[in-house]
Amino acid sequence: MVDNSSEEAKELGKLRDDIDAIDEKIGALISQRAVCAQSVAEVKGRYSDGSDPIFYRPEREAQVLRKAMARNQGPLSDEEYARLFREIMSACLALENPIKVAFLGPEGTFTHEAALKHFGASAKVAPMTAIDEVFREVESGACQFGVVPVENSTEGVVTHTLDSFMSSNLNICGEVVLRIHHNLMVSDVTKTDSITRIYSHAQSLAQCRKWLDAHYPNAERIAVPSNAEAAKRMRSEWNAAAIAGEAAAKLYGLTVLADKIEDMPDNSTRFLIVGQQDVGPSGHDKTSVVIAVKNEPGALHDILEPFHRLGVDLTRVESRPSRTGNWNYVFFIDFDGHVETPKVQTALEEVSRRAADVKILGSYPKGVL
Ligand SMILES: O=C(O)C(=O)C[C@]1(C(=O)O)C=C[C@@H](O)C=C1
Repeated sequence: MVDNSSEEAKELGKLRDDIDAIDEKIGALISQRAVCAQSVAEVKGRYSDGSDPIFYRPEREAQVLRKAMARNQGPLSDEEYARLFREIMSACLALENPIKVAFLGPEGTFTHEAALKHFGASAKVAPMTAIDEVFREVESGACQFGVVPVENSTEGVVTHTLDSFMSSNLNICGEVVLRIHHNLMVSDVTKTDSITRIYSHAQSLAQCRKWLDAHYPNAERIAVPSNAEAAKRMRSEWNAAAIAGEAAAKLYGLTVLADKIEDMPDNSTRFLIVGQQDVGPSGHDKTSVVIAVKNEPGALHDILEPFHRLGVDLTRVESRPSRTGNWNYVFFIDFDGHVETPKVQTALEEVSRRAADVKILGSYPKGVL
């Protein structure tokens, strides 16, 4: 056999020298960018007129990420490429002013993953035990932003989140969509040929029903409050497994026995970012409103008509029982466009004349990553 190891070492050595030289340039540019972000913070502070400067700018972040994707030449995918800029911005924002983000916990849930995907690893994230706790934490100012799930492509709307908006004055400041991949995971004490119990959140068990029927028809399926809780709980049981996301496997030191076991390959969940801040237009925005209709025939049609006539694209209409008793239902409506644009303003003025009540939940950039 020919010994190629010295040839390999030579070639690798040359390529690694190239990488070192490139890293040096990237490093210098990152430092230069960070200094620029510090100057941005100084300018924001100088012009804030005594009020707290607004450091986090979701509309600008969306533009930076979109520009990064547009200029990507490969071989990295647009998403991978933009994710690197996501982290650079996250670190720059932390230098300006570290932000604290509440999310529906515990750690290792998909909401945790969504929070990190949206804010990057430099944000301080705090797990909460319930959706209303996330809202309260942001309302009180203990955290500047919150992340909550709002709809899943397989299981539908998260009613708890929509209902929380009825009693809250928080705005929607952003959205993030996460592809949900489920994994069957075990610990180092699990006897993998003797799995008789599988823990997960009820929604995840439902999203993997066909796979479980095919592979573990006789295992007991046990619903627990979250996937992360499932991962934590099965660790000491030799005959148990859990279904959860990759983050939970990493966090609890588990081994993935089977990945991507969800029945629908494009299974995804949309999360909302809630906060006290109004967000300016980014160029590709969405607006969410909640509309109480009058309790009379044709009321919903009357509400939707101006959107249609003015060419405002509705992306979601969801009805929820009203809590006030003055009318039967409220409608959560999402549409394309920012509330500061004339077309959206005209549509909302017309709708306001026809509705019992209109509450604007926020305009925000469409999810980029
Ligand atoms: O442009 C700004 O306002 C900045 O603060 C800079 C920056 C960035 O790093 O690009 C950082 C944080 C903001 O959320 C948006 C962008």
